[in-house]
Amino acid sequence: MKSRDRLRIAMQKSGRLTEPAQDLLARCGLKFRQSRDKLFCFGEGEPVDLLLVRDDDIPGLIAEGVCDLGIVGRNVLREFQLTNGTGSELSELRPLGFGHCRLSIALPQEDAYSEPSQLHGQRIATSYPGLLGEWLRAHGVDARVVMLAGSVEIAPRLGTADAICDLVSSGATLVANQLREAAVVVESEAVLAGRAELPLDERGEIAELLLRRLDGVIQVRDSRLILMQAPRAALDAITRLLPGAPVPTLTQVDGAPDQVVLQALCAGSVSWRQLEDMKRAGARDMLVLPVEKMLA
Ligand SMILES: Nc1ncnc2c1ncn2[C@@H]1O[C@H](COP(=O)(O)OP(=O)(O)OP(=O)(O)O)[C@@H](O)[C@H]1O
Ligand SMILES: O=P(O)(O)OC[C@H]1O[C@H](OP(=O)(O)OP(=O)(O)O)[C@H](O)[C@@H]1O
Ligand SMILES: [Mg+2]
Repeated sequence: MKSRDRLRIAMQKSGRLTEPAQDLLARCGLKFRQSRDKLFCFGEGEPVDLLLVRDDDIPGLIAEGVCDLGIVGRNVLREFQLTNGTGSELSELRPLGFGHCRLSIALPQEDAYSEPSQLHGQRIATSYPGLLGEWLRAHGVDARVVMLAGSVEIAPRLGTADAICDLVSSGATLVANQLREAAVVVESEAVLAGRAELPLDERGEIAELLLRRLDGVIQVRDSRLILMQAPRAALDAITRLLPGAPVPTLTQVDGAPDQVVLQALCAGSVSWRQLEDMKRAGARDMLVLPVEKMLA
């Protein structure tokens, strides 16, 4: 394979992960020129290019060295790792916090479910034979895996399977097909996939830079700055209520020695209920602000 000096990232061309993945890369400061075929986007500024493909192809493209990194569902990455010889060379570098769903086993609504052994001898339809096979082995279940590329939910009604193993998010598709969720096989979200070892050349350095920016972007996205005034006596109680247990910074209030201004960087969002609890503990003039950039 010809060596490259530019990093190449694969992402889904058109689907659930496309927009959030584009947004994440833009937040990392990457800009791309759209080419006419829209399958290859040349990166402006940083030496990072984008390849737009079917999500199923992303792990294989990384394993073959066509791309260095990819944004793909954990379900797709792990299935590849289990079913391809080259899969062990790949790893999940970062969870990305979007595209949340789960791969679950579901049964017809009228079938009660209590334990995995119930699935002995059953035919289970899925597009994820690797992940389902692993779960069945781990639970000592001897079932028949029926491979289907799509429309898995219809298999029990057609009589081609007794149960299914497919992606679930809201559960609406299961309900529409008179199925009930029985067991979760994998909790999934979009991840950054790459080779376990980053390339040792310039591409490795660019990848490291990108990972650092990505960590910053994820931390900022999941952080809120909270500001409030509080009596010193209430500080312990209020600090315990701050999401993510941050260490707050305190500022003395002129002319009011028993009062402080508290500032803290909270992990995750701050709910109305948490604010009301803090108010009851003595806080006032509370402000919750999004964070735009952060550099330690
Ligand atoms: N209902 C859902 N809610 C949230 N995330 C989901 C849902 N279904 C799938 N996902 C996640 O989004 C990924 C992409 O889903 P999508 O339906 O866009 O893929 P696809 O139809 O296989 O697209 P492609 O044309 O690229 O093969 C899945 O692999 C999974 O990780
Ligand atoms: O639990 P829910 O919120 O109903 O989501 C689950 C459904 O979403 C996905 O299909 P999608 O809508 O992407 O259709 P496709 O697989 O035909 O592309 C998945 O394959 C399930 O069928
Ligand atoms: Mg696909």
